Amino acid sequence: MENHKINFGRSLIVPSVQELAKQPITKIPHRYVHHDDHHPAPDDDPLPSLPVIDLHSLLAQASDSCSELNKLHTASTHWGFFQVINHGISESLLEDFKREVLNMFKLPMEDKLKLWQEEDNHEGFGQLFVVSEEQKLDWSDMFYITTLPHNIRQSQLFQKLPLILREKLEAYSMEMKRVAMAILGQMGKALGMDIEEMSELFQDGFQSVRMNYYPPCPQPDMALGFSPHSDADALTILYQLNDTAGLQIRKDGKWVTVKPQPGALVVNVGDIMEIVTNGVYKSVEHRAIVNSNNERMSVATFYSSSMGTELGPARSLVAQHGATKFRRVPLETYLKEFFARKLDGKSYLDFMKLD
Ligand SMILES: O=C(O)CCC(=O)C(=O)O
Ligand SMILES: [Fe+2]
Repeated sequence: MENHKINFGRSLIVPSVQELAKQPITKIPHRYVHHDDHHPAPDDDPLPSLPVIDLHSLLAQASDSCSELNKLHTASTHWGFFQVINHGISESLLEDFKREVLNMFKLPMEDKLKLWQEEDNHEGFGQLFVVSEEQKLDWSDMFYITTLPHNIRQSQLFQKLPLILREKLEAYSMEMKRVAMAILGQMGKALGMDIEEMSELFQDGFQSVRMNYYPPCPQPDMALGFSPHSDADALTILYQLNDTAGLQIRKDGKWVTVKPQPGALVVNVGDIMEIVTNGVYKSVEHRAIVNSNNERMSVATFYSSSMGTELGPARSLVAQHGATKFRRVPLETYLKEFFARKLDGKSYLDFMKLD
């Protein structure tokens, strides 16, 4: 199927926060003040740590010994977030990709403008989900790009990327797909989902990559690097590029900071997985906070089900667990609706819920 004209959405064009933060300002502009949400600095929090899953052991495990699989199931049920070690991605690829992403955020503004979002499409540099001039903005810049399947890429945007970044992004995207498919396959196994149904849903999944840059902020308590949200995809893999903490997840009503661990990737359950599992696994709200001294960078890779599939609770699970809790919609409709809204916690998932 030819899909070249696909366009998942637009976002109002907003100024670069990285440029703004270079000015000698002591107060942040009104549009970045999130009054209602005071948050403590990361170090004030007691830190229960995220479950750690060893991907190599998980995949090597004989079916009669399933402790790593149980860990995965418990982490996905009770946390919705976990760290993954022994993921098999080469250290050199992770280092090379990191270097190229850091270089991209260091490009002069005139080069970045060539990669900036256009009015009718949100891929490129900018912010996502900006739907009105009154809306609060986040203290960050990001670069967003669709990577898979190949036929829905914005090829002109790919061609404008610095060549080495493009090569590393290609390799990184393939590795992210491998890791996402491996974890999804194991989740399917833990849930007792039909293998065929699982692979049909995810084998040609929609993948996009979001690179985040959070500059130091003169009033960190009044700003947010990334407003509270759950991810709309099935599974997100987050690579924290430097050791500045900022990611917080909502656990039992409290914001818990996830400190970067060298070599580990952070994985979280997205809304699609909550829908597919009919609510057994839950997507979790998270946000990024900023601080006055250090910049922070991360790359989130989103993996969703395949284009052309219908999104809804897996039939093989509903057969076991009874009543369907979510509506069934084409994946494309689901994604377009998602990108047309302001991000607001888990409100989009609520919209997908059946009464
Ligand atoms: O930068 C982070 O740690 C969070 C990024 C994130 O939540 C996202 O890109 O969806
Ligand atoms: Fe997220």
